[in-house]
Amino acid sequence: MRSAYSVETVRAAERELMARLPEGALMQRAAAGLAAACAQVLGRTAGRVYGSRVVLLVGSGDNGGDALYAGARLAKRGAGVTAVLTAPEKAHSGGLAALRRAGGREATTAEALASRLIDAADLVVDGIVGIGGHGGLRGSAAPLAERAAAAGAAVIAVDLPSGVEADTGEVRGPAVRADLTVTFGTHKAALLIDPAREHAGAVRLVDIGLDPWLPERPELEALQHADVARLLPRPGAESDKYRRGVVGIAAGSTRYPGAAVLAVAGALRGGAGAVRYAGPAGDAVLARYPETLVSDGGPRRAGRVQAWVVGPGAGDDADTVAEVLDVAGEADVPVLIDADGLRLADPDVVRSRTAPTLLTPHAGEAAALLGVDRAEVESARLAAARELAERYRATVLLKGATTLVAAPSGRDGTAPVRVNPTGTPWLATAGSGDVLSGLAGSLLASGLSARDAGSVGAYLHGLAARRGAVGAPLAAQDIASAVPDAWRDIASGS
Ligand SMILES: NC(=O)C1=CN([C@@H]2O[C@H](COP(=O)(O)OP(=O)(O)OC[C@H]3O[C@@H](n4cnc5c(N)ncnc54)[C@H](OP(=O)(O)O)[C@@H]3O)[C@@H](O)[C@H]2O)[C@@H](O)CC1
Ligand SMILES: [K+]
Repeated sequence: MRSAYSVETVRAAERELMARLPEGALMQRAAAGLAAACAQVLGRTAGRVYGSRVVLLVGSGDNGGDALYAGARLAKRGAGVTAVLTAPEKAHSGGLAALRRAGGREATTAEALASRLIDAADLVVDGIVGIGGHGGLRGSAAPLAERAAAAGAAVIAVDLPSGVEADTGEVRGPAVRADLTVTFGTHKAALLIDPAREHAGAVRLVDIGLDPWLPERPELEALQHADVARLLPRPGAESDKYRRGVVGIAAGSTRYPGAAVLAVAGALRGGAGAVRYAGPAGDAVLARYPETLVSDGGPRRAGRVQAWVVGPGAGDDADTVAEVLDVAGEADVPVLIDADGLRLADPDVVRSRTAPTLLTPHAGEAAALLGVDRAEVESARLAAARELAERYRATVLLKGATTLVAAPSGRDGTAPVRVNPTGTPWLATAGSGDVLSGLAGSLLASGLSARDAGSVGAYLHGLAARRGAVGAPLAAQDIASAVPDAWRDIASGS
């Protein structure tokens, strides 16, 4: 599991830890980890540390201090290190002294922008601002970041790419774009959630001994293979198809029969023992998947299921959405609502449900439910997912470059929001969401909670797209077909 904590929590843990360590020890741990990462990158870009050219962009806080101490370590190994100070009078004094002792140089922002210093660097280290930053880069920091991006040197961000919002992943103005971010103690939300995540590049976590002081429950978590392997449903020796769970799919319409086929395709690979289909696309479903139990009589007459999926390709069929909510309410079974279903479902009925509900909007659908612009959801995904979960008292899977799964608050607070790490741009293909709804619905039917079904479904779906796409576009059906491969990878730990 990869966890992210809020700035407030990180600062509290740092205070506890610092109180038990000699002055400056924590920053030295951070700087040592940072310098090691820099040396590794220089090994690749310049061949070696000795004789390489390193530029430090140094702000007015401790983030700049980390960069200065790391720069001093590199200078001791023979790198030519120049610190560009955005606010010379406020630069970290101990770090600056260490750099000077090691033979490093200094430049003002104006000097750096007027010369070829940054263009000629092998490595730029972004120590402008870390967890103390708010808003896009201000003053001379913005043109420095731009220059670094244009220079083509490798860029390593210290703790966070400067200019992003640590706790939300928003980017509200100019921000550094890094190839690698070396972060300390724990991940922060900005390193996991777009658009900030995209600015971070690869992320390396340096252990500074913070773990014992961090609370058990993080703000965010990203499942890894081993976590998903533990959650995957596994049939026991006693299982028959009914005990493994039956998922009901109420999807597709005469206009959009394909959505039904794709949702069924996902559901058949999601672990449920059987898939029932209730809707007008039964013939199309049977032609492709004869193993489906097709019913002509609508959701009410489809037979028992352990979870329903409703909405993909529903068009304007509000009656079916209402019927599924009714039937699922009577049987007290989970419901996954996707696509058109999100618009057609009665919010009051959703809110008053007692069994789990999983809503799976993309940014546009989430925006419509919240009554805001799509851009607002895309720029502040965490807030949007949390807000929807509270408004609907439902678990929300917000699809996108970083898919989020947020559960509503419960008696013991709010569970960490899950961030899916397996997403890939190949997932942006027609019908891909229909496959996900079937897949996650199937996981719900096999007994996973809405939060687990959503996050395991998104993980498998992303991995399947990566597996299926190897360098070429893929269709939604290919994603469904690659799910068993993804499942095997996870289960076998490969
Ligand atoms: N604490 C610890 O134990 C450890 C901490 N560590 C390190 O310390 C970092 C936190 O240091 P920090 O608290 O000094 O804040 P930091 O991120 O340097 O920024 C504050 C300065 O930035 C400025 N500024 C703000 N916004 C800005 C903007 N948009 N554009 C431009 N400038 C902006 C702001 O200026 P002001 O608003 O005051 O004018 C203020 O002067 C942390 O990320 C990690 O790297 C590690 O060594 C491990 C041990
Ligand atoms: K930084």
